[in-house]
Amino acid sequence: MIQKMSPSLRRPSTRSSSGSSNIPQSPSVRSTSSFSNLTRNSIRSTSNSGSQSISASSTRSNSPLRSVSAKSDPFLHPGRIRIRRSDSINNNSRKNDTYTGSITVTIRPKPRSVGTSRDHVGLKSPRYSQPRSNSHHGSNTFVRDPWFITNDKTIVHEEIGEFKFDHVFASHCTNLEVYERTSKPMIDKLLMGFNATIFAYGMTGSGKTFTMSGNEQELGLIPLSVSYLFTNIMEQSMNGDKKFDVIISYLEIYNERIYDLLESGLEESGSRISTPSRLYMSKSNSNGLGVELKIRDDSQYGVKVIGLTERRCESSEELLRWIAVGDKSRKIGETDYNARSSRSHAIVLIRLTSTNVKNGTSRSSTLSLCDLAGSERATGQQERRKEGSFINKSLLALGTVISKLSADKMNSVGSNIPSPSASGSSSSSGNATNNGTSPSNHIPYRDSKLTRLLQPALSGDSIVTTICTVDTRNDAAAETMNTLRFASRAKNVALHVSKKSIISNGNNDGDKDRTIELLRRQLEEQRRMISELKNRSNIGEPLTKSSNESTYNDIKATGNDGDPNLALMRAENRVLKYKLENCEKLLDKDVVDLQDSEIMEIVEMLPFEVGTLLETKFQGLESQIRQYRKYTQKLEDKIMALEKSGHTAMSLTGCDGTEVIELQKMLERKDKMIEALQSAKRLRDRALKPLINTQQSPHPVVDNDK
Ligand SMILES: Nc1ncnc2c1ncn2[C@@H]1O[C@H](COP(=O)(O)OP(=O)(O)OP(=O)(O)O)[C@@H](O)[C@H]1O
Repeated sequence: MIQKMSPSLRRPSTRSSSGSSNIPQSPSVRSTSSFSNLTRNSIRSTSNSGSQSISASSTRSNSPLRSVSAKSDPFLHPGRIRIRRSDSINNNSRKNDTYTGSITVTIRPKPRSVGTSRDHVGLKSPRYSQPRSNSHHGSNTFVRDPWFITNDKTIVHEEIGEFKFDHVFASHCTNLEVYERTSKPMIDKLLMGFNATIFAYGMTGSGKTFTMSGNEQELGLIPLSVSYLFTNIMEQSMNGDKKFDVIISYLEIYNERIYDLLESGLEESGSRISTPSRLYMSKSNSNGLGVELKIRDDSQYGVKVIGLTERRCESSEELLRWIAVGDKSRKIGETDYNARSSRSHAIVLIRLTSTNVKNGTSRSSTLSLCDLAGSERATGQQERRKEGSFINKSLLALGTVISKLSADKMNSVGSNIPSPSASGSSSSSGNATNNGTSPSNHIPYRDSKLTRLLQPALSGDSIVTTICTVDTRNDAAAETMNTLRFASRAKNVALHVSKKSIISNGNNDGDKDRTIELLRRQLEEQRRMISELKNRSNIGEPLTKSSNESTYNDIKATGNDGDPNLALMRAENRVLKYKLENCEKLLDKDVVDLQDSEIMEIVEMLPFEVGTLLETKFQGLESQIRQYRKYTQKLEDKIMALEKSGHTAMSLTGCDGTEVIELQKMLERKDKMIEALQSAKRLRDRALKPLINTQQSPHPVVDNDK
């Protein structure tokens, strides 16, 4: 049964001709933003109710051209076109606070009527061009496409076999249909407090940017999602119980470097809400590419891009304006398959914070919208070749990460990936090939900036959906096969995601009451102790063990789950573990904040790269040495005190003394780390000494030994 199609967001044919010229030969500023021509009305018209409320004067099903190409296109779903309104996210867990499932994978074939955009130079919507009656690249030879969609979950290659996914779109589907099935449920999850990541993956020219951003005629997933998000925000803030904060950042990874796409928009309207002190601020862009940003581990977000511009937005229009600003800076160029090819991975980050006005608690969740650069074969142009090699390398790294993440499941339940050697159209589900990948604990997130940035999402901090765009023509068969292999692996990546935790802003009445009660009891206890001490000193009586014991028992009665010493040790233990984790992270991370002005001065005299590297490491090491000394001392004191007071490990823990043993092991470990850090410090001192001397004295340093 053919159900009613969704009205497309396509406007009457008002495509400007400007898009048909000016194809940049090298990375350049995108001359027209995907969103810049959208009217306020077109954004506002997208509402909660989805397709019904979007006004458009032309629908795809009504388009004569559409019906011509639809008839001749084997990528139509046989017999049905439908839009489901239900949440399509593969969520096996319906518990409110956790999501258990896998990456949701959908496939979107590019319509055959849309050739390579080199053939349609600059046409942003080649659907309006005449379909080329089954022949490729202007040749009159009839070439049959090897791919078929047999139902809305299955795509089949006539020789290789079938691939199953969460959804396979018909080639003529609209962005609105893709949005309804992929992004809208993700926005719902975002509003519930989950992080959500959507990324488009596929070969160059297969329709990633068209899907994510859309064009002048058809809105893409990003503007549709943003509009839906703000509609929801408006609805939910109506009764005044909640308030929302929306903050956008926009970055790109170009040639394996991270750039801020909103930095150049400083002069534009809107408030820059944070200007983090950036180490690299003064060393900016002699190459015209902007300032390269660094990544570091972050306890709240997993990883963080240091110094990334953040903009607070009050409306969807404002947010889309910022994206348009970013789009202008994104690197694009011409490839064999795409006249306006994205030469970088672009990631829009939208952080939503909702605050419960009544109790002051708040929760932040982040939506990441990624338009990846497309995989491609080597090309003749040197610049394109260089970019292409960076793109391919990072996509390979992503593929490897996905492959490793999926390896366990693939081994245990069988693969969706048909063996390349399999022939015939039989399904190869269950005929698993792991492509030689063996399960391994090490996931190489650090192999590329892309995988590093996606690390939190892929390691369970976010619900993830990917839209894999494919070009089903014969000459793109190898790339399409690669994309489907990637998609099949992604399907196997398990996700166990928890909602972001609620942060109490101190207004919680329950918390307040508990704190007041605790403080009151502490105060009473102290008063009692003071008066007891006064009494005893008045009558000249020494403090006896029994008085200590009574105090001890009183404290015990007031707090925790037993022995106060044990509680103290446990708390210390927790702090230590936290410090150790931080230390391990610090040794690994790229940047720390600068505090010491002397080192800052020295570092500024060094070559930039050397200076930043040294100063980062030294600062980290010094601060760690200080912290560890302090903690070691404290703990040793405590252990000594406890030993003196006659408590054995057994009596302290009440059972087997594991807490103390754990603590002692930790101390040993710390001692070793301190030694390592001190030796690194000595090295540092040696490295810096000549430099300091050179800076302090205009004369050459005299060698006293000679
Ligand atoms: N589903 C589609 N419907 C109509 N036009 C499409 C579709 N997919 C792609 N196109 C058109 O094909 C051309 C290339 O698409 P697009 O720029 O989105 O590819 P891409 O995958 O982002 O490529 P790259 O990786 O090189 O940036 C564009 O002109 C786009 O409008």
